[in-house]
Amino acid sequence: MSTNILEVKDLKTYYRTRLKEHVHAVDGVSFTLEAGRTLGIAGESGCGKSTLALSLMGFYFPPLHFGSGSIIVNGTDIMTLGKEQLRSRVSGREISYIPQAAMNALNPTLRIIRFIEDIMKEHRPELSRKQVWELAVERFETLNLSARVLESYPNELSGGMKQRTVIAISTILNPKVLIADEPTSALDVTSQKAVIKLLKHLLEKGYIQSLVFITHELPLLYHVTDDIMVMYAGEIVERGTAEQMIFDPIHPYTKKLMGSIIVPEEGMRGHKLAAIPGTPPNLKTVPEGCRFADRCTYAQSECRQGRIELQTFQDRSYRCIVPADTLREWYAYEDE
Ligand SMILES: Nc1ncnc2c1ncn2[C@@H]1O[C@H](COP(=O)(O)OP(=O)(O)OP(=O)(O)O)[C@@H](O)[C@H]1O
Repeated sequence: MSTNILEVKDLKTYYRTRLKEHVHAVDGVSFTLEAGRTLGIAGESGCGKSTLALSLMGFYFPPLHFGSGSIIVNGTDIMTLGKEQLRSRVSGREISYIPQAAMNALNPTLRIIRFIEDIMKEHRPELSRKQVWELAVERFETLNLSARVLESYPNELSGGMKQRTVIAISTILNPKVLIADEPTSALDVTSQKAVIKLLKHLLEKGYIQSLVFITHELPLLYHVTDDIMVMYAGEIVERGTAEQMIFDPIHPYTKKLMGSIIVPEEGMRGHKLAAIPGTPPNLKTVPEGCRFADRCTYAQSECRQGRIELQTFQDRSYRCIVPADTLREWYAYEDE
């Protein structure tokens, strides 16, 4: 039987600007993630992916605020916990996060082992220094890092080693969910794939139980994650298996994202390469109706009326008023 390790229900979070305006960065997001699964989240810059990650971690520090909804991690709604409980019981243990550019954020004055010791002092105080060292050596070796790295300072490590070090530190407590937010430069597809491979290795070893990988390159997720969710203007606009999303996108935005690949992947050459004209809407005042309508080649007047709900068709979910089969016909005609 499948178990949901993460369940997010109608989550709304926003930034409050100095002018007291609200930026609705995560606006009614719902999804589940089962143990053992990997989920990719894709979308252009500014669609709310990083804010979703921060929100799932319970990192509500101004200007980011929780609005409503629930985030259930391994059976516990983290929004019912106090700050202290969240820090001691959830952060790092249940759910862990590798932010963008994490490798540049390592304190340069500390040897790597100190980062591990600090985490263990807080979460596993029963372990002796020797036990912490042994555990760290074992974990680092799993990630092809020698024990020598533990004695090094961050600036003594190469980019790739720093990357693996950050992964090792973020997963040292065997979190149930690991969220990795574009840990390498988007243009460097090869190293992004290498990172995902390492993360999947940790999943196979049982050090983490599920993985959420955030990227703005949808096609990068080909053969990489089990499922893919596409975000646009604070909302999920489509979800399906990686195979479905890449080879049979339904939502016009997903379709366009597939056509906007920067570096063609093996097996996907021949796709048209083009940026999507226009920009995502300003999330201070979200447009009525479909948020993608202004950039959608197929938009009709009904698209701009009322909220467009996420609908489920067979095993797919997508947020568009046009039936999936009609969209597929249009795409087939266009691709000819
Ligand atoms: N500190 C902030 N204050 C106000 N608005 C913010 C803040 N941080 C992000 N935003 C806004 O929230 C929205 C979502 O941004 P977010 O960074 O989550 O998107 P993203 O999809 O992760 O983009 P990227 O891939 O560039 O990180 C955007 O409109 C952005 O301008």
